[in-house]
Order: sequence, then structure tokens, then C-alpha cells
Amino acid sequence: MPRLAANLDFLFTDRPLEARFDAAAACGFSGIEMLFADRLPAPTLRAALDAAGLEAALINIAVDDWAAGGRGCAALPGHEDRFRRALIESVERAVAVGARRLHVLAGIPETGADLAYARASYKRNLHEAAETAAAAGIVATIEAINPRDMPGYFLADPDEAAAIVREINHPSLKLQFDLYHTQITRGDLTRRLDAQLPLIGHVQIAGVPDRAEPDQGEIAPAHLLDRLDTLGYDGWVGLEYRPRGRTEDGLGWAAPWGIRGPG
Ligand SMILES: O=C(O)C(=O)[C@@H](O)CO
Ligand SMILES: [Mg+2]
Repeated sequence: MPRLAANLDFLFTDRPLEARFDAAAACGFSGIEMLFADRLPAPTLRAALDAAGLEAALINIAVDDWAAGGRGCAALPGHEDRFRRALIESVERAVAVGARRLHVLAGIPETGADLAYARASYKRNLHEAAETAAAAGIVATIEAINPRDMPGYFLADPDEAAAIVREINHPSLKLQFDLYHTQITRGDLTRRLDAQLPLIGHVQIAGVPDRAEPDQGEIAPAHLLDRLDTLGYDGWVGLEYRPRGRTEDGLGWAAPWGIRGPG
């Protein structure tokens, strides 16, 4: 049965980061994911997780220029040294906090960039990410992000993400299947899960089109989570949405998976 993880950069954001761990645990979560895990020193993050009885399901690779529009650099030729530094630092952080998945962001190529050249460079960097992750006993993931949310992002097409994971064919490189982005760009979620399950290392969910709780709109959470269960997926499903109101008040849809508002 899939386990639900609270994304602490989307949920419980009405309180300081330090307070979100206990809030997630109080709602029945046993795992969390974070986009910006480097905001806390690794020992502090580890202590917060341990104190709340939580596991880090996934963290993102460090992105040093996020505020300036940076979205990673794995697919940006010429940035290999920067990529390697972020990779090594982030794998070390993942190990220190017990995270088994590291999302490796591709980046936004400059207008007019040679995309075939970028793809070849991306594949080399991902192979290195997979090798580095494997040596640390973790798994690197890649995720297609829809162009409405992240214009210009190199990896927009979920089928291209699946093709790249297949081509690299490394046990420590997996697909991060975000149901929200995939519904927007491609749809046909059930059949895609069926076909891509062996490639999948992490799943995320949000409602479409609003990126709020998935119980409204085009996503059918019960159907999709049951399907994942039937397919034998026992990994994490990250709740990566912007709650319509208080996070706790919007968790009713997740009750069948052990999540509850604290009352
Ligand atoms: O935006 C998403 O979806 C993610 O999963 C992030 O990690 C990337 O910004
Ligand atoms: Mg996502």
C-alpha cells in the first residue's frame, strides 16, 4: 500500500518550518518530503525528523539560485562542476537525514540552446547521479514538470522522462511520477502508471487544475492510489499541493491511508 508523505514546502506553511514536523506527525504522516532541505543544517533536520518520528521520503538536490529563477543544472551544458558539487553535497545530506530519494532537477536552458546537446549532457550527469546515489545506497529521481508551472524547464514531457530513465537503465535512477504534472501534459494516468510502474521510484499528487487538494478537479485520488496498490507500489506518494485553507481541514480525502486532521 502506498504511504502518504507531507511535502513541508507545500503543506503546513502557515507556521515556521521547524513547527511543520510535529504538525505532520499529529496528522498521522510517517514521512515528509522537502524541496529546500538545505534550509536546515543536516543534524538539525535529522533531529527534527527523529523527534517527530518521521522519515524523509525525498529531498531535492540543492539549487543555489532558486530565487533568481534557477531550477537546477543537470541539463545545462557547461555547468557540470556546479552540478557535481550540488550532487555530492545533496547525496551527503540525504544520507545524513535518512532520505532514500533525491530529486535531481534538470534546469531551464537558455533560449535557443541546442536541446539535443543538452539532452546528451543531461544523460551523462544523470548517469553520474545514479552512480553517486548507488554508492550511498539511495536513488536519484527525475520528474517532468508541466510548462505552465515552470516555463522553459528542460524536462516537461513525462514520456520523455520515462524514455531517459529507460535509456540510462540504472537501478539507482528512477522516475518521479507527479500525477499533477502528468495529468496536465499527457493525461491517461492509469495506463501510464501501468506501463511505467517498473521505472517509478516516487509519486506525487495534487488536484488539477488548481494544485490544491486532489479531491476536487480532474484527479481521482482513491482510484489512483488503489491502482498503485494493485500494481504493488509500496513507496511514498508525496502530497505536493497548496491547501485551499488550513492543511488539517483539507486532509479528509486521505483518511483511508491513515491521515487525519488532528481534531
Ligand atoms: O514542482 C514539483 O512538482 C516538484 O516536485 C519540485 O520538486 C520541483 O520544483
Ligand atoms: Mg512534483
